[in-house]
Amino acid sequence: MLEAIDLTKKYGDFTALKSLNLTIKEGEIFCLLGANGAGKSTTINLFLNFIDATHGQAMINNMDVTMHVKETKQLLSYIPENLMLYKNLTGLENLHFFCGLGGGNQNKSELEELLIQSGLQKDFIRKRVSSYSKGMRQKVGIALARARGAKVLLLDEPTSGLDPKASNEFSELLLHMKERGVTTLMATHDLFRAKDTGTHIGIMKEGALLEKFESKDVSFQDLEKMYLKHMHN
Ligand SMILES: Nc1ncnc2c1ncn2[C@@H]1O[C@H](COP(=O)(O)OP(=O)(O)OP(=O)(O)O)[C@@H](O)[C@H]1O
Repeated sequence: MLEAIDLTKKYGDFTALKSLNLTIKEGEIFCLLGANGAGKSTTINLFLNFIDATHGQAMINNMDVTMHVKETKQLLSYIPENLMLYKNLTGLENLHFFCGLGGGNQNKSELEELLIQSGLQKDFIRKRVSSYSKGMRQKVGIALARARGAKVLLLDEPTSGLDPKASNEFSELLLHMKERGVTTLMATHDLFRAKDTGTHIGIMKEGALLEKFESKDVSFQDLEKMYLKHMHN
């Protein structure tokens, strides 16, 4: 579903992403770990076609994102660390607005149901987003991904700053999306969530993917040791 082929990004002489080769199959949740500046956001931004690769390809469903812009955009939903929503509109109004922009035709009661399924408390649905916690805003992001029928989720540190309960709820939503065949690439600093939620984990450093493995094959303690060993070398 997602494939990076020799994907490289340079800024002048500096290489932010070094020849990344990675395949993420349908229904997998791939968590990218790595220190600040490791190249996680660069990888996600290349799949989003927000930035141009210096070399190589980012493919979604066998389509190069730079050559099939519309088709690949239709397949994906992006949730950054801080989702941009209109603060003076309610969660429901935001969802209605952004779905409309994407050509969606769901009515408000269908969208309300999606917000409830995405875990937003009923009494907040018609409150302004300015009163929402970060976890609630992320739930609107998940509802939007569901409304758009996204097949791919690109997440850049979506749980950073969430309390453990909100973070756990977000993980539950990702697992629910996985059951529906949604493929996820998530950049995170949260080793626990990566182990708990990810099907696969990659460790990046200085633009290179050093390791990738299935999360079921490592204990949390081993993951932490492996991560720290790489960061200290
Ligand atoms: N526009 C740019 N010009 C020059 N260098 C850049 C630019 N954007 C990113 N970089 C550099 O590329 C490297 C990788 O950045 P990236 O944002 O991908 O890291 P990251 O792993 O997502 O880090 P973080 O955990 O802090 O979000 C960093 O050294 C960063 O400074």
